[in-house]
Amino acid sequence: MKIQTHGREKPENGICHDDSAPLVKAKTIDELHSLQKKRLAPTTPIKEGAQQGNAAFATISEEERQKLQLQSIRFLVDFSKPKRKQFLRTRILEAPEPRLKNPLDAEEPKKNKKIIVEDEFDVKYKSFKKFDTVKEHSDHYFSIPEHLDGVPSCREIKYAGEMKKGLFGVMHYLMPKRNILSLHSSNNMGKYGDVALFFGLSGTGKTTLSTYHNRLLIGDDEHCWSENGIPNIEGGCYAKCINLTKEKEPDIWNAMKFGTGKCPIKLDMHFELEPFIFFCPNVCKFLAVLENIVFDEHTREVDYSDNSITENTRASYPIEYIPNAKIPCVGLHPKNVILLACDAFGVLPPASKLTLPQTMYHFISGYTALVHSPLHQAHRYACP
Ligand SMILES: Nc1ncnc2c1ncn2[C@@H]1O[C@H](COP(=O)(O)OP(=O)(O)O)[C@@H](O)[C@H]1O
Ligand SMILES: C=C(OP(=O)(O)O)C(=O)O
Repeated sequence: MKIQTHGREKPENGICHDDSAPLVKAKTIDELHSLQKKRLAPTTPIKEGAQQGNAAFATISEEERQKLQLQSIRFLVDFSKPKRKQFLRTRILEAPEPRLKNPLDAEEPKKNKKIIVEDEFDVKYKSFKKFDTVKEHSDHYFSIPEHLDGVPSCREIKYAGEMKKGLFGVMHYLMPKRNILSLHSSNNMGKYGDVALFFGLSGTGKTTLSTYHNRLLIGDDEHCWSENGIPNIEGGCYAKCINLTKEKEPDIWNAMKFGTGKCPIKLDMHFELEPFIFFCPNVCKFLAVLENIVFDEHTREVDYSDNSITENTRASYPIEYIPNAKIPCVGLHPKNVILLACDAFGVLPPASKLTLPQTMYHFISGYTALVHSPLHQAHRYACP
């Protein structure tokens, strides 16, 4: 269904407004939430003790809510306390032991076991002795249960993004407790210090638009918004590189090139060629990393147009490789907040200036026609 826009006067600034929908009468996030609770209230009665989405949130205590929140964050905890694992617990999770009880199960976790809350559907106890790194944990556990995704589980396609998104999930748990908002957004800054914040789900253009050469890049994906402004929490970028060209996205292209070309070790195969997955073993310098790209094994030339492994090919590089990066990656409160959406159905106008309630509505909706994470995409594209 298309929104009828004809008959309306074109605004002077050329921006198309669609005011046909009734205004959402909410001025604060709390008011918006309470409206949503009303709208989303189930028509069937909730069984006593059942915890079903928003309706349950409306009535439960803070303690219960926190338990539910724990269920939606996949996390791991070590009870055996060797030093390295202790580090994982205190530095990454900061979860005190009483919270570590399985919220769905009265049984206490056994010693020498870690608890993983996989998601709201599935809780498991596992021994982790065979895994050594956070990356391995995340590879193993941050997977979509087969019955949820509807496709067979495929592990051929790996993404560093699985780890970064996993830890971002942990930030979504930790930061709100400190009155800090963690945001899936990109940010950049104009020459007068004006910060623009771009919200948007995967593929809507956060990385591309924030890496605009006339503005300073604060970060392309994960930020926190505190009382003091907006710090990036990554220090690097994770750009899509399907169909990447030097002409279309020169800064991203050069960042990858810079990463490989700068390596002080003589790497005949890499110099002056396309960027290639590489971690320099001698200087431990982190170079640009390409994931799931197709390249010629002899020349090592990358074919960015090849989507035979996945449409979601990726490049990670340190943010310093973008010449206009703002170091340290911190900005003041944003002057403009832009919600990006990829609308394949022609429902949304190309650009709209939103009122505050509309902004809140679209923030919560997070509409996009795209699938929303490398993990989801890995599964979809790897298993057609
Ligand atoms: N006008 C445009 N704005 C933003 N992205 C565009 C545009 N045209 C094409 N693209 C492509 O769409 C994709 C946007 O991806 P990206 O910026 O990585 O999104 P995100 O960071 O939100 O996941 C890139 O592959 C980019 O080349
Ligand atoms: C890695 C991700 O970030 P983005 O695709 O927005 O770059 C993601 O959302 O899964």
